[in-house]
Amino acid sequence: MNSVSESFKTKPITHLKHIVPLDFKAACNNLPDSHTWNHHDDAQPPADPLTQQETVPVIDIAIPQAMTLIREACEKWGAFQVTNHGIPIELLDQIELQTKRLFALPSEQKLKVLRSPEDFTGYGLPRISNFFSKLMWSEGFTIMGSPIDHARQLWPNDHIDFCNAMGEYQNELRGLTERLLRLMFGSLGLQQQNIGWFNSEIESKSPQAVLQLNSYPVCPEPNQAMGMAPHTDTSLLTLVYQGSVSGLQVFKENVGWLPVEPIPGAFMVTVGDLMHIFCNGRFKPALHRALVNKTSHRISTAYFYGPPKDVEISPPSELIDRDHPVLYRPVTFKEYLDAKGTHFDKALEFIRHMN
Ligand SMILES: O=C(O)CCC(=O)C(=O)O
Ligand SMILES: [Fe+2]
Repeated sequence: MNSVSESFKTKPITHLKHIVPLDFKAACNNLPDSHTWNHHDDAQPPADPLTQQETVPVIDIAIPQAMTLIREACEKWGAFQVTNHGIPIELLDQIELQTKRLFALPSEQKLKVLRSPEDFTGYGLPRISNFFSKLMWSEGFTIMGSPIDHARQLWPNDHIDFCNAMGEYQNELRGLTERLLRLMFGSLGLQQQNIGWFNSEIESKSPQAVLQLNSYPVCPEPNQAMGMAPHTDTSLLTLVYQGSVSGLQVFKENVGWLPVEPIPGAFMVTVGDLMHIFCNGRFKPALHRALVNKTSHRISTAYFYGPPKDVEISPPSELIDRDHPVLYRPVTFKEYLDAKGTHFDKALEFIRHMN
């Protein structure tokens, strides 16, 4: 078992009655109280559309300036959309189809692979549900490695296409994530051969990656619902594919929530907490959320890439000097997941050095 799953064994979702997603098909002409959010209480308001023209940068990864643009985007936004990345659109279409096929299954069928409080993979609520008193208008399916055991339960005679598509997708996503990481490290003047955990070929030192499929059913009252509540990702880097239905938003300091409009075939890249720790605060983690709508079922996939399980993440010497003292104490992925599981949006503060 790996550290991500171990960590969730020790920090299970506590309110058991909330581990089963709503049967969205059988529901709902009205939003149940359990899913009604008071948006007027939001600490962060949406950006004023009349005065704000800012958008998350869109970067063609194949142009010579990509490295500089990525650095700027990671410093200012902690996020950007990446295009021209080489992952075939046919594969993305196939992933969208297989994801819709999974969530279209009857509720009883999906519950056969329900993610129990001790588990990390399978069907269930967004993991962050634990930290909010209201429930989100979404359901998810989490994959680590091969999904074959769960896929067999979902489709006893017809799971091969799903498994093949998800396997190929994970390989492509890993390749793209590592290409982006090389550009990011290069943009900070880091020699990647000096980053031991990034180069290791040893199995026990391979990166920890999780593929999350998200489904946001059509919602009767989208203005009072929340698809995925505001959060930063725990990963080093996350790649989100959101198909063609909008809903993803990023929070920009002094501006507010800004939509990330879907671009065909593009991935949204977000800096996670562990990257922020590793680069000693140079890149910031992106606070993001997903809204729902009344007319279109939205699906997304999020690929979370983290360091090998037992590696302590701390900034390389190139990023430490008198003006940039070390901000956080060294942490392994598992230690940080534990901190996040307890302190959620205060986890970074919890590991911060008191300089
Ligand atoms: O659905 C989306 O666009 C975002 C999903 C997300 O942020 C997540 O799964 O962590
Ligand atoms: Fe996220």
